[in-house]
Amino acid sequence: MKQQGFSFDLSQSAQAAAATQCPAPITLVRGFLNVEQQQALMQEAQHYPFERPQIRVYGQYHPIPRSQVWFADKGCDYRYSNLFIEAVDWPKYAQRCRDMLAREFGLQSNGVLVNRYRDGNDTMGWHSDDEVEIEPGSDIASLTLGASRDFLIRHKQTKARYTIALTSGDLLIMHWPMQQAWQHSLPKRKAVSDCRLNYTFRQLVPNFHATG
Ligand SMILES: O=C(O)CCC(=O)C(=O)O
Ligand SMILES: [Fe+2]
Repeated sequence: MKQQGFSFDLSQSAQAAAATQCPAPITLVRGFLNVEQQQALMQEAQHYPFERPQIRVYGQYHPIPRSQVWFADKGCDYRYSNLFIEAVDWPKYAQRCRDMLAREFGLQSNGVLVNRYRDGNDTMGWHSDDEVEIEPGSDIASLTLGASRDFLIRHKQTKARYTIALTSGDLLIMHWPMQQAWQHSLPKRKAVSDCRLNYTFRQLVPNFHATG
């Protein structure tokens, strides 16, 4: 059964992507989630087991400048920024978004990394989502809720740089092989006082980290 409000206009997506003038292989769908869907997810996220793990940078341990949780199918543990993240079972609305992405775009995912940025001081540095356990050929879908933030994309060689302001309900699909040639980041924005949530739906090779 098709859920109400869970559809969008593709021409709108094409326009939005054109508006960014970013040549990276992305699709931007403004307002992919309606207000009701955004609220349901936001409420659900109040009960997520967010963590702020320590990572080692130049020999020193620091807590990451945001908090995160990884929901995934069994066997889909993830190594991210040298952290080994064990899969937690999918909550209801995150699972619904996963189903929508599969239905609307044929975008398969078996895990979602949820990042929570308390305000404009929380960030994500330059990186590519090119971890070894990511299924070759797969796309990554990023859903934003809450505060608007600038999302930066830069080419690894040319350093050409583009900014996309992501607002609540927006969907950004990063198509294969974007991660090979491009990096992205979420810089500090001191003026932002509200919380932002971001969900990146990913397809991992199952049991990649299984031993024996
Ligand atoms: O918060 C964002 O928009 C980006 C998140 C991201 O790049 C990631 O989770 O790998
Ligand atoms: Fe990323």
